Amino acid sequence: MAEPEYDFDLFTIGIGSGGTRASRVAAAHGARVAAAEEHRVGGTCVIRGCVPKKMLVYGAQFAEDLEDCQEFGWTIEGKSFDWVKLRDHVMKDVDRIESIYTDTLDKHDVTLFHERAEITGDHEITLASGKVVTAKYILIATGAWPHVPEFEGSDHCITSNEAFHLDAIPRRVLIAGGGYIANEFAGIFNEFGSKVVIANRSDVILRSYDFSLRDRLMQISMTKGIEFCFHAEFEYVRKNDDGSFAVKMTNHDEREFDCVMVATGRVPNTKGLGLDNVGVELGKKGEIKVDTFSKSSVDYIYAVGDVTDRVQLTPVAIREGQAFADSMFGGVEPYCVDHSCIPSAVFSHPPIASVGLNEREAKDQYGKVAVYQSDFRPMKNVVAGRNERSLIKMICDDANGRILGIHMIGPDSPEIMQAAAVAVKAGMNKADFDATTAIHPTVAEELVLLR
Ligand SMILES: Cc1cc2nc3c(=O)[nH]c(=O)nc-3n(C[C@H](O)[C@H](O)[C@H](O)COP(=O)(O)OP(=O)(O)OC[C@H]3O[C@@H](n4cnc5c(N)ncnc54)[C@H](O)[C@@H]3O)c2cc1C
Ligand SMILES: NC(=O)c1ccc[n+]([C@@H]2O[C@H](COP(=O)([O-])OP(=O)(O)OC[C@H]3O[C@@H](n4cnc5c(N)ncnc54)[C@H](O)[C@@H]3O)[C@@H](O)[C@H]2O)c1
Repeated sequence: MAEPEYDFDLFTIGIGSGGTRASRVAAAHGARVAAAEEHRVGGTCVIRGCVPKKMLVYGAQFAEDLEDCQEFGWTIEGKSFDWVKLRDHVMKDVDRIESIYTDTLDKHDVTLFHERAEITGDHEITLASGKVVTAKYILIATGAWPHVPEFEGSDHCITSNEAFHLDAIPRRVLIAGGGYIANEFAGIFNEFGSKVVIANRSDVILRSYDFSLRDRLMQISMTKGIEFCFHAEFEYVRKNDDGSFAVKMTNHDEREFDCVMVATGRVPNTKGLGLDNVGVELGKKGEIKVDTFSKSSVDYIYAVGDVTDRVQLTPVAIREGQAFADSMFGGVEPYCVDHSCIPSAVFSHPPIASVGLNEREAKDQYGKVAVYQSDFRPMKNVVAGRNERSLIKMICDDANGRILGIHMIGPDSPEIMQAAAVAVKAGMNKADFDATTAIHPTVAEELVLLR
């Protein structure tokens, strides 16, 4: 029987990190590719995530640097901070990156529909304009969306989506959640002069990170003036006549804030996609269930990135998109992404970075482990009179010295960890680090001097 004719070989829904990579690579392999994006090309990472967030983190760091520089002999007179200038500058750069993404897709002859798409039948996609197209394969790369718990006045709250567009830096901010976004934005607002309160429903922040790093971040954050409220869940947020908000959380007295931000996780974006029209199976959080090759329960429908709720990080979405495109259209033996030992960072002030197992996980899995630690004040902090200590922790299998995890908090830790992650992923031992000569004087040299 002749194969049915489709308009495209691949239709990608969602042009964020995963969708862009998959579409571009599939087209480069010779596939006829179309894609739909309902908002802006680049998705969360480029438009309202990693990229603008990191730019704000850089902007915020100047608050400390301008203070510290005085101990290095500098006098800065009349310093002031202009939020609107930074915000608009960041957004201009976001526009620039969006246009680079669009050009790349264009150059690869990906047909891009700037509108919402929905699956309306077997191999059939209907666009918001009513146009219907067919495709041999469909890739869902629709990402995730902020989860806002239900409570009185939840509509008064912002999420990270809106945080990039504020008219002014709020004087008092409450951030609900104790994860990546809460801690990163707490640092940003605090450096810009806001009074920041983090409210979390448990008493643990950044649950997946090593406890020593979590404790250190909390201690440093509190020294900087960030307040933590634990066992706190929203009862209500009420708007006052002067535009501020009265916020009541469980176990805490009512307090006033000028901005309430919710950062309580992100849920997979699967609503209204028409997945039930074709029988795509979803998990408990609404995520698309996929096998190791990112194939859904429907043979011709695949999914990559946050929508599958495996690991919500940009480089992971990109790798999944690449593996999908190579495997389906690249004429290679199909391969899947290795989700083990993924390095990660929290761009707090100071940042945290980590690869491999934390001490708890290592003990649970390996029983006896050796822990090497360096707790030190970086030279720059000493000269600046900044009483802020860094921490590096290496966890090894006691039986053979293989490194199971490295964890670090302190200036530049994400930059340092990227290189260290290669060694951990490659299964190296502490002895390999010890055999490497230090680069002195650096913070990173602590990694090869651990005792
Ligand atoms: C504030 C913030 C900071 C972050 N910082 C980092 C970081 O520092 N490092 C890191 O690795 N990760 C970070 N992340 C996570 C990272 O952004 C995501 O993991 C990544 O963007 C996921 O990519 P994706 O392709 O799965 O989805 P997305 O990039 O979210 O793309 C999905 C796209 O699909 C579109 N879409 C959805 N439904 C439809 C539809 N029906 N039709 C058409 N289009 C549709 C959306 O508009 C969106 O553009 C951050 C996230 C946030 C929110
Ligand atoms: N640097 C980075 O790589 C980076 C930065 C930002 C976001 N991200 C990705 O985006 C994802 C989403 O970030 P996030 O910070 O929203 O989620 P998260 O999963 O990191 O943290 C969510 C936090 O909210 C708390 N929480 C959940 N429900 C709650 C409720 N009803 N009331 C109060 N607290 C509640 C949880 O206990 C947890 O501490 C992250 O998991 C991460 O994968 C990565």
